Amino acid sequence: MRRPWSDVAIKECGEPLQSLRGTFLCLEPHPYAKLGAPYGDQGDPFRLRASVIARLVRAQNQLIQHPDPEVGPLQLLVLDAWRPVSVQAFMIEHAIEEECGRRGLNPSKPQWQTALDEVKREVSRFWAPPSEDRSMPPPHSTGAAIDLTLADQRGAALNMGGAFDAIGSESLPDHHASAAKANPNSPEALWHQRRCSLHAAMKQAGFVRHPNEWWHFSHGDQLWAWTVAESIAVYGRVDGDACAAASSSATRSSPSRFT
Ligand SMILES: C[C@@H](N)C(=O)N[C@H](C)C(=O)O
Ligand SMILES: [Zn+2]
Repeated sequence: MRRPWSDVAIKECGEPLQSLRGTFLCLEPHPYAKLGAPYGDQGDPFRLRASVIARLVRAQNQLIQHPDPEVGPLQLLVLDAWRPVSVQAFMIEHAIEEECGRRGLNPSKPQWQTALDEVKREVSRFWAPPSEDRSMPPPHSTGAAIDLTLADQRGAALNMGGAFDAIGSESLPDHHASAAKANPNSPEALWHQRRCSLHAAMKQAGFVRHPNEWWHFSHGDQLWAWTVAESIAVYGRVDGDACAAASSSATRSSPSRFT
């Protein structure tokens, strides 16, 4: 499905990818690498464009000033960042399989075709097409998009009222808004407040949120340009650097799954 932002022009600024490790808490093991997603020798997913990282630092600093009512001081927990197109394609197939399993469908049976089409449509609301066309790259392949959540000071992920990557209405950012309004002391109110805190911290740092996902933010890509009415995006698809990945692995003391 073509997105309204796919027509935004891209003028690549050439900024390099840099590591998030050491500055931000990153989910380990990486959720897609754990599934066997094909990163090959393209390098670590926990990387973003340099200026996008600088903005993320601003978001983290803002969060520190707004403790959670239940768990106190907060930090960002990065779930995924740069993602090659090969992994985008793999994860869409995985999401379709999982969703078929959840609905009790056997996708290989012809009588399930309509139900399978419905699953594919639903998955495509949450996963961008794995397009090889450089004029409409999947957002994470630009190094300008990030999936993240809130964690407490010990690094434990907070309950946000919906699992990361869930295919369903609980992923919509305002899913709990009406329940929160009806009962300000409910769990839904806390989950809604947490989603709002994450959004507020990211927004003041210059990020926009995906319309269907409470955890997905970006700066400088096509979705960002379309949302803030900029005429061009500054980040296009960037491929992992096999040479950089190989040379950095030579200086690491322990082996990495991404090299
Ligand atoms: C589903 C999620 N992890 C994600 O990254 N979605 C966005 C929209 C994408 O596929 O780029
Ligand atoms: Zn995302």
